[in-house]
Amino acid sequence: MAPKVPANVIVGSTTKLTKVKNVGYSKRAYVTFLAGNGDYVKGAVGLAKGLRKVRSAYPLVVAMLPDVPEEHREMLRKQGCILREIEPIYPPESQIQFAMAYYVLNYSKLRIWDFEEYSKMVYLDADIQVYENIDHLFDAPDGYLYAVMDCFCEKTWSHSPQYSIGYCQQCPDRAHMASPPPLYFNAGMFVFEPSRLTYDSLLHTLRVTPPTPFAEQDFLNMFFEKTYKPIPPIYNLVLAMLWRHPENIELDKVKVVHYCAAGSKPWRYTGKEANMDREDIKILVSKWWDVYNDESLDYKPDEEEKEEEEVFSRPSIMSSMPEPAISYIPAPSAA
Ligand SMILES: O=c1ccn([C@@H]2O[C@H](COP(=O)(O)OP(=O)(O)O[C@H]3O[C@H](CO)[C@H](O)[C@H](O)[C@H]3O)[C@@H](O)[C@H]2O)c(=O)[nH]1
Ligand SMILES: O[C@H]1[C@H](O)[C@@H](O)[C@H](O)[C@@H](O)[C@H]1O
Repeated sequence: MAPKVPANVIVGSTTKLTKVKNVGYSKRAYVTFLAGNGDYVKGAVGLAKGLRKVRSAYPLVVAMLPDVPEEHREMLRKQGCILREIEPIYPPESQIQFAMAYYVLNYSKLRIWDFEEYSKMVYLDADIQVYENIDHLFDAPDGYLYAVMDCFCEKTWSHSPQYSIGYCQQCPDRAHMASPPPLYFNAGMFVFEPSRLTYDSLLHTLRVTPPTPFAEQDFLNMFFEKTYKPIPPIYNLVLAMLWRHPENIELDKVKVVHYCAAGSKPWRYTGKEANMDREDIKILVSKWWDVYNDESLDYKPDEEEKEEEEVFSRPSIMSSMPEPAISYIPAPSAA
């Protein structure tokens, strides 16, 4: 049997008409992370446009390291993003070699817990695109960290005991594991509440925690083990799910795609890497480019302000609308 995602986690929620965007007192926002002068800025720009396309009511904050060049910052400002420079965070220096070098910079992501001007945020990696509105995730009950369960089947997991025996939490019956690891989420997308208290505790705990291969992803899984609530994979399609666990995925219901598989970043895609020559991947890559290249999705401050006024003048109509519900993928049987 495939694992069941509790259906009572975030059902039937209302998106509140909170005044947002450009007015400085939104309590909710999406947040992404950007480091360096490479091409991830394209991902962040694409994400800002994608959120606009699905008419998200909340702005996109970019938590960026000081090494993001001014030219890239300007591109993001032009897309209506709110820029927040953050200082890097490193795990204890003497032990850095235990994390995969490529992932070490992701520890800096922990700074977003310090964004206390927001009451709730949805974190999205820059290599994620949102194809359907997910604003209802902000209405999930407080006190938990919501995220999608990862898959352990790709080579990147070869360091782990579960990989060596072929165990994956996506199909726990496939291989027996005497004491399976706790549920483990992919840290490319999660819903959380910024809090100075949590932030201090994260930083303090990090100082006494030896780094492990998936860097901050492993660390966050350990830290939030008791408060983690899984949400369906439609909120973060880790691409490997398409060839590892197709029975757990209904592609037409997917709202958020995470281009994390090797060779799948749309802006670097060549189709040559393993599994990249698939039709579904090609479609998802071209879908990303459609959003990125769509000039009608570029930020236009005047229009957005007009739209906000309209929204705020219609609360009574909106409040009579039925509440949007999250549709859950019934956990399919692997049999
Ligand atoms: O040069 C870089 C590299 C990474 N990033 C940011 O860091 C994120 C994570 O990097 P990748 O997308 O390359 O990595 P994966 O998707 O393979 O990483 C997965 O594992 C990581 C472990 O550290 C993180 O948890 C990450 O969120 C999770 O999706 C990017 O999306 C982007 O937001 C940059 O800005 N610049
Ligand atoms: O959590 C990991 C991580 O996101 C890797 O970068 C990705 O390649 C794996 O598929 C995933 O399981």
